[in-house]
Amino acid sequence: MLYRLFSSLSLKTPASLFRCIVHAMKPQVLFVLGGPGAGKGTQCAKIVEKYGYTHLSAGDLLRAERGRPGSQYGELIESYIRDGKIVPVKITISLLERAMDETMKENSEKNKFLIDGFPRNEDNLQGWNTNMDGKAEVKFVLFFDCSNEVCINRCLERGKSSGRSDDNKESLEKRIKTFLESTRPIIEQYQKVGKVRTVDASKSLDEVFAEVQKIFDKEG
Ligand SMILES: Nc1ncnc2c1ncn2[C@@H]1O[C@H](COP(=O)(O)OP(=O)(O)OP(=O)(O)O)[C@@H](O)[C@H]1O
Ligand SMILES: O=c1ccn([C@@H]2O[C@H](COP(=O)(O)O)[C@@H](O)[C@H]2O)c(=O)[nH]1
Repeated sequence: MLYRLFSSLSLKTPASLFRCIVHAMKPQVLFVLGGPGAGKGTQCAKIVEKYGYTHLSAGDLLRAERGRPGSQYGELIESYIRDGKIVPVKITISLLERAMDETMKENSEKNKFLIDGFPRNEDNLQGWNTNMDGKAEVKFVLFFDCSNEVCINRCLERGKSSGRSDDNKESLEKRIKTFLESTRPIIEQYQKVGKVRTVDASKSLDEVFAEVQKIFDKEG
């Protein structure tokens, strides 16, 4: 009887249905990359609202871990953030994995994730591949492309009220350098396999979101 039901769903065997369900529930991930202040967080909030993704900012997760009483990594994270350096992946990946697990434990249908600000370098990418291979599917990289000058000005403006220890000129020079030297090559790797969707992030907030919507209406 069950077999007849599976057949009526045009699935050959219960095993193939099982595989289908597992695939549907496997986390579907979009990596969101771009320079500091390119507008990743701002646009992610709009994507969440319209397309029902869960937004996980690697930077926010690290800042929360930095502030967690008793965290053994608090001081290390703060020094890396202030210097615009990239925190060792074992810390970041454990925070991301836990956040994904918690989201899906709460509601197993919430399997679409925007992972914002990760992977930022080769160590991050290798850590992701080692830990998440087979556990999550990376659909594409959403790349917010913006000049260094615009990025810096936006962060300096944000720094007037953000309280972030890295929204200042000295940290920003280091963050831009890290982005150009370590993160751009990761974007280029994904570009080579046709997995990058680029948005001109220098435009106004609404214009950027209009470009984002074109991408998501087609393949989000
Ligand atoms: N299209 C835009 N035009 C003008 N200002 C913008 C635009 N998008 C975002 N901003 C502003 O620029 C600042 C940085 O935006 P946001 O925090 O989204 O960037 P981000 O890429 O997430 O930065 P970071 O990587 O440093 O966390 C914010 O103050 C935001 O309000
Ligand atoms: O995967 C990550 C993400 C972030 N960091 C560190 O945090 C800051 C701030 O990140 P934002 O994305 O701008 O919030 C970043 O400059 C890194 O120092 C990281 O190490 N790894």
